[in-house]
Amino acid sequence: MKHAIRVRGLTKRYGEVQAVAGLDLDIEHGEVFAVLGPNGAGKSTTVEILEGYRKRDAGEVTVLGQDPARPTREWRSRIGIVLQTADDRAELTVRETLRHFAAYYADPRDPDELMEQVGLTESAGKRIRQLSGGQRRRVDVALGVIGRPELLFLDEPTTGFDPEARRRFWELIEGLAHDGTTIVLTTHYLEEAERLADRVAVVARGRVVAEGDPATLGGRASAKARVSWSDGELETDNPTAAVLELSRRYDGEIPALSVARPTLEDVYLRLIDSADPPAGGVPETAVTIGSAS
Ligand SMILES: Nc1ncnc2c1ncn2[C@@H]1O[C@H](COP(=O)(O)OP(=O)(O)OP(=O)(O)O)[C@@H](O)[C@H]1O
Repeated sequence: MKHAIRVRGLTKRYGEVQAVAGLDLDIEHGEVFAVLGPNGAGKSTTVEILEGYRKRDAGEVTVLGQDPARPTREWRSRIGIVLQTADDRAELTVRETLRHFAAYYADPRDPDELMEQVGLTESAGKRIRQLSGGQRRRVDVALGVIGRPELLFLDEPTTGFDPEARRRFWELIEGLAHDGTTIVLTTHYLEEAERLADRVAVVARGRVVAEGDPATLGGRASAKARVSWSDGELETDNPTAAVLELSRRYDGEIPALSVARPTLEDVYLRLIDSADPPAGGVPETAVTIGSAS
């Protein structure tokens, strides 16, 4: 079994809306894979199909060697899911909730250690309904990983987190990845994708329009650098030479110097822009950027 997830030609329509329109994906075992894309691009629909919670119209899908349209109990126990919102345990405390869910698994994580890892120790005795939005999210994350899943789906996991909680969460995910967990993450935070993901796919209008290493996506690494200073700016393949030349010209410190290459956000916005339909609709063949195959 080569890939943890393999998708070919996936489609899903809701009435008039073609939510997924021929999507292909390969995700390897042990990889952290981020799915990026604007609102309504079809990310959640795709992930729900992979999780076995939504039926597809067409296409081939294999997740941990099985078709998620026919989920078995054993298959489900190998998968962890962190949904965008889950709130059916409001009267239990955090500790009770984690203990309750740990009991469903053969080899669960220790609930106390897990509370520590996600920063919930202080809230252990609080009822779920008394928690802030960010704290509830941590409970969701803890429940997603309590069964030591081989494959973990995280749908916008850090929405509502403060910066410190987000960093702690990233460390938790890095630890899981280090232990070999395959992780599929959807996020609107490009910084999060860049920090965590080995590979990203940009989804627009129900298809993958680009995929690859976040550091090189869309020709990012080979793009020209923009050198700017107080009196001007230029684009160059060789910023070091440009800075040396400027330094000579100014005889030392170059005023307000900055050297920048396109950020993941720059590349992402360009990809999304190119995938937007022109007024009056888009012909089926219009989306041809990147390596969608
Ligand atoms: N249950 C549903 N019934 C009808 N239309 C739906 C349903 N779920 C999603 N859609 C539509 O399908 C399209 C794709 O939605 P989806 O939720 O998969 O996008 P997304 O990329 O996850 O967006 P977001 O970033 O906002 O979560 C959207 O146009 C959405 O309105």
